[in-house]
Amino acid sequence: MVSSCEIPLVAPSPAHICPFDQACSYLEQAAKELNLERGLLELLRHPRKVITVSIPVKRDNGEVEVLAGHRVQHCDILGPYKGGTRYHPAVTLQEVSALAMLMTWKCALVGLPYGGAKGGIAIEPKFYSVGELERITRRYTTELIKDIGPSEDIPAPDMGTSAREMAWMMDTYSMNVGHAVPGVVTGKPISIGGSRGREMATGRGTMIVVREALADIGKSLAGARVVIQGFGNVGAAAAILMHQAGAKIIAVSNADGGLYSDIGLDIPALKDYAAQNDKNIVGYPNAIPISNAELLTLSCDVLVPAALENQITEKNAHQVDATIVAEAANGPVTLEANEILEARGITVLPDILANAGGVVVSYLEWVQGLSYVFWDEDRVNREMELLMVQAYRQVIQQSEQRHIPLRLAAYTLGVGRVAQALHDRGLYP
Ligand SMILES: NC(=O)c1ccc[n+]([C@@H]2O[C@H](COP(=O)([O-])OP(=O)(O)OC[C@H]3O[C@@H](n4cnc5c(N)ncnc54)[C@H](O)[C@@H]3O)[C@@H](O)[C@H]2O)c1
Repeated sequence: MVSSCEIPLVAPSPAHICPFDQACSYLEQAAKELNLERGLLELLRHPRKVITVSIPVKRDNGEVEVLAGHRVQHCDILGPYKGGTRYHPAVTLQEVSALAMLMTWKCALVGLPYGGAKGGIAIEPKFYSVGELERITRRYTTELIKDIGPSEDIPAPDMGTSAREMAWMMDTYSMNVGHAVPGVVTGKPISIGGSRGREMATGRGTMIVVREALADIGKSLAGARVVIQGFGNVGAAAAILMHQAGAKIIAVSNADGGLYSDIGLDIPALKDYAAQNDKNIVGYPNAIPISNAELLTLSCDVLVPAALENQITEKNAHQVDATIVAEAANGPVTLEANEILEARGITVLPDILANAGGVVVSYLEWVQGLSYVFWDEDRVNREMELLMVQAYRQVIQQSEQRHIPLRLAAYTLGVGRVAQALHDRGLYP
């Protein structure tokens, strides 16, 4: 079979692990388990639309730089496309395509009426001024104007973006169509129709599934030793919520390095430190510095990779010393590493479940916006909790009924629902 990395739709990645191939492998495993016919599998492998745009930006020094921006729309069988917008130097079309596919299965798994999409620009945001980032975001949005919209494709924040970028996207879209369209993005500020609870949502979802998984083995978050890689939108929220639930967060890290404390880090103090130091945690006084590599092999109950993909590979999977690995990031465990962890009896809570809290609250934000009724944070958290616990239980049940690991169980549920919808809608024309 031709490697999906060779298909012309998706340009080659410099990384040795092809993220799109990896996403296709999981899809193929699920298709095999579900006995899907070959034609249907081919359909599900290919994104419906791949968009690459040039983004010329005038830098503050007057020079013009041209960036490449992508948006991949994988499948809209269940509803409008939905997916984040990533600003990170490692963004490639392959990576965006893989993440768009993951979004399709994730939305279907948690029962949302959405299809999967993803967008990204290969930049290191910290090397750009706020004004430059605003011009980049506005130009990127303008280039996508015909492809996004509240019924078409609804972007959200991801690595390197936040409510600020979503506000610029919403404003740019609205100015182009001539009236305010809050529903074009989610994860926007509350002042323009954002939902309460969205900022912490992905980390909250991770906390909920970890809590459930610990309960299933007779343990609790209270007193659990937790290690978190990444202290951004997702990692910091997961750290705060698990800390509040009584867990000992013994190590956290960001791109510059990590911190360890055997008695548990004071997460609120660390969060304040990061806020005062331009998101940096290195240099925080009450902890021992460690590297990211060391962090991933610390002995703990729960390891939460919440930064980048491909962090646990066949090289370090044998050294992982956790009972549960909760994939708060997308694709932090490679295919080979996943097999090693499963063979070692380590429970891997797969990304399409463990980080689905973000898209669940994005959906709740969209629903509130469409109905012009806005809920308090308790209501948002309650609705999200119901959907997350239900998805977790369904994955466990599927795993037990079919005697398959949790990742394959989650994929069979997500892929199976999309396949059923495709079957019911029929193939156009
Ligand atoms: N933001 C969301 O709502 C959301 C939803 C679902 C999934 N995710 C996934 O979660 C992950 C993190 O996203 P985020 O929104 O928190 O991003 P972010 O940019 O807010 O934070 C990323 C964190 O990872 C750290 N990091 C970057 N490179 C690293 C490296 N090489 N080693 C260790 N740490 C490193 C950064 O310093 C930062 O602390 C991504 O995989 C993203 O796709 C995010």
